[in-house]
Amino acid sequence: MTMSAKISFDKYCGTGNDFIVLDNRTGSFDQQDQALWQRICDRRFGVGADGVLFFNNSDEYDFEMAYLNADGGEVGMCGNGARVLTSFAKKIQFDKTDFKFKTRDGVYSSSVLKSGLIKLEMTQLSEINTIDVSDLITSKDSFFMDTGVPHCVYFLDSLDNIPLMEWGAKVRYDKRFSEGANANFVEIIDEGHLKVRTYERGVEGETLACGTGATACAWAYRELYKQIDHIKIDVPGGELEVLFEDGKVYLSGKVEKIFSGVFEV
Ligand SMILES: N[C@H](CCC[C@H](N)C(=O)O)C(=O)O
Repeated sequence: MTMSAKISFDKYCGTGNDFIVLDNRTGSFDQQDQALWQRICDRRFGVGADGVLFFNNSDEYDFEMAYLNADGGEVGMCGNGARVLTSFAKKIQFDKTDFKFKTRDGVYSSSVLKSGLIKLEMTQLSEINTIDVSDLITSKDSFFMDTGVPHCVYFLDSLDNIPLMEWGAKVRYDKRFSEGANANFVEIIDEGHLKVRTYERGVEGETLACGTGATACAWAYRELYKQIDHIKIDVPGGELEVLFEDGKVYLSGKVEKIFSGVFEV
């Protein structure tokens, strides 16, 4: 744990997925201090968040993003987090609407739309249905893909009353995933309109939205049901949209700054 310190942060929300955002352009924060970041994410003893986003300098791109889950562990990508950092970048010194940034998982592009929504090009899509995950949860259909982080997708008739924590943990900790995986449960509301609930690795519980998860669900829907290019996704935190255009995949949705604060450790 870092010696006593005052940490200035911004609290943001990407469609209900909430984050601590740190301007780390001076490189003053120790991203490896897992105990510290776990503490700040604690919803009782800390500020409370699903994860921590570091806005780092980059020589080649507009910025570099590092992401830690609420457990303080670093993972390669966070779709809603990348949308949040895009909004943050626009607010601090960038009179731009289009950004290019580096993550541990690869280079991404994002835009601030006239509507105020933030649109992210999902560039690191892989492992498309390479693992059979159907044995873990009884469902109509199942799918696996890596959208920057690993996601299992299960199509169900209804998301009401499902034992999400039990099912989510069963998937998340299954031994076929050496570093775990996220679990997404999907109800088809209508053609091109899904309802999704997600159990997130590293949060170890349901989040109100999961950007990479929503993208995996939209991809699975197009593969298994209907090749629709514009997919609306209702999540507990609001609405996300996944667009398939000219061979690219885009995730868009709302981003809000909630407050700025100082965390004293
Ligand atoms: N918990 C995820 C990372 C964050 C994903 C999610 N918050 C998103 O918006 O993509 C994992 O450990 O794979």
